[in-house]
This record gives sequence, structure tokens and C-alpha cells, in this order.
Amino acid sequence: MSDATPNFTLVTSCADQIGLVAAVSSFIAERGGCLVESANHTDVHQGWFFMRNVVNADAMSCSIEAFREDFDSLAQRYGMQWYLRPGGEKQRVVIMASHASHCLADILYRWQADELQCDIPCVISNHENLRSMVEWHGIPFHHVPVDPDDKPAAFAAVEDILERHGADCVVLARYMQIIPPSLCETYVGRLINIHHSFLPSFIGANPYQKAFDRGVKLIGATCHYVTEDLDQGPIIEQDVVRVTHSSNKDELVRLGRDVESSVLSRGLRYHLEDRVLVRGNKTVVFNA
Ligand SMILES: Nc1nc2c(c(=O)[nH]1)N[C@@H](CN(C=O)c1ccc(C(=O)N[C@@H](CCC(=O)O)C(=O)O)cc1)CN2
Repeated sequence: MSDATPNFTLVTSCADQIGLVAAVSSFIAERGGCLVESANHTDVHQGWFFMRNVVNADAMSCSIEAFREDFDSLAQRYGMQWYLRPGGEKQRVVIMASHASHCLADILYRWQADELQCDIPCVISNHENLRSMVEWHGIPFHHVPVDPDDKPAAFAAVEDILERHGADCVVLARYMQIIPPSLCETYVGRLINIHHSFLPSFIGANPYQKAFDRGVKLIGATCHYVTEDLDQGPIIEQDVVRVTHSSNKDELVRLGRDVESSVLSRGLRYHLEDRVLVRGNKTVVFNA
């Protein structure tokens, strides 16, 4: 392997059984791979095993292609679901937003600072107000208005843009439209939303009004994969911030912006770094 070969990530999961860690780690060692990161978890209730390895391939005796081919045999022997992501491979992330700018701005800032290792081929919005911020970053901006009386037309246009830009992942950065089932299906496990509440509290629209009316002492945000069932998808990341009786609804909205932005950007980074493994409606997140 060439010295410049960046690390690769190997993610595996399967029904739990004795010897899985030994089997995967010795497979890597026998080919000269060096474990840079290694994490595993067994969900004893579901009897399911999860493992994530970051491997330095500099001293490997075989090519990545040969490694893949051989690992597939091992994976079949253990009934493993797996994928290998070569280092330096940047996912193409399309961001969708509506009127609010804070989550989009935070992602663009962290992307420009190389904190988010991805390409952003374009941004899609159903409003025009974010165009200048997006184009200042040198990113194409697509305005796709949503006519309440003809939503299928809007989402057909969205689907076409996503396809033409080869989107690997789609992020809803406070995109305030319900995504149709077909799009949820096409991008299952790679369509990420930030919901502005600490789910499962206050699902749906206007969570801050609901929180204010309830008199909560904490508000929060939840980054989750999008499914057809509104705000019910597997949770990737969450956080909260304290509020008091003196905070009116607008104060909750203001306090919420920072936690929404940080939770979405952290959740996206975990996804891009292949730290999130999904099983049913739950996730295992091997944090940095
Ligand atoms: N299929 C899914 N779509 C979306 C999800 C999801 O989990 N599954 N998450 C939302 C989340 N969301 C805010 O976080 C949200 C919830 C409800 C609505 C909504 O009722 N929108 C109206 C239109 C409102 C408007 O025009 O301003 C609607 O779509 O009829 C929006 C966002 C994002 N989508």
C-alpha cells in the first residue's frame, strides 16, 4: 500500500456470537492493518453486535479491493452486514432549508472550516431569503417553492435535483415541509433532520409554543433520521438547555437556536464519520 493511503473505516453488525471481535481484528492484523480506532457494542436485548474500526492501511499487504473481497467471505460466515468506506472519500451532502438560517449557517461555517468532511453540491430551499448566504460560500442555490395545492410537483423537482447532484446524504436544516414517503424511502438512513424539541416531547409543528405552554425547565433539539412517521425516526444526537419561568416563547426560540445548530452539526459529523449504526428504530453512536 502506498504511504499516502489514508485510513479506511470498516463497519460491521450481526447477530451476537462468541469470537466476533477476535475474528474481525485478527482478519485486519493478518493483512497488516493497524487499528486506529476500534469500538464495539452488543445490544443484549436484541442479541445484536455492532463494531466500527478505523484502519491505517499504510503497512497492509493487500489492496483495499482484495481486502473487501476476502472480508466478504468472513462476513458471510458470520452473517454480517458490513461496509467499508475508503479514507478521503467525501460524501455529497445536499442541504435543504426553509426560512430559518441558523442551522444552515452553522453547517456552512463548519464545512468551510474543514470540520465537516463532505462536499456540498447545492442547497435547496422553498424560500429565496437564504440564497445570498449560500452563494457567498460558492454553493449553487436551488429555490423550489412548495405549492400547498401541488406538493408532488415540488418534491418531484427536489428529487430530480438530488439525483442530478448525486446526493449521498440529505440534511433538513430546519426545512419545514413534510417529506413524502417516496423520498423517505429513497434516502432511508441518509436523510437527516433537526427537530427543535427534545424528542419524544413535542412532535410536529410549533414545539416551542408547546414547551412554553407546558412550562418546561429544559428545551432541546433532536437530530434524527427521517422516516414517513413525523419526527419518529432513529435518533442520532440530542442536547438540552435550561430555561426558567421568566423565559417567554421568543426567549425559548432564541435559546433553542444554539442547541439546534450544534446538535445538527454534531449529528451530521457522526454520520459522515460512519459512527452511527442503525438497528430498527434505534442507533448505536460510537462517539469521537
Ligand atoms: N416525512 C417526514 N418529513 C419531515 C420530518 C419527518 O420526520 N418525516 N421531520 C420534519 C420536522 N419538522 C420540524 O422539525 C416539521 C414538522 C411538521 C411540519 C409541517 O407541518 N409542515 C407543513 C407546512 C408548514 C409550512 O408551509 O410552513 C406541511 O408540510 O404541510 C414541518 C416540519 C421535517 N419533515
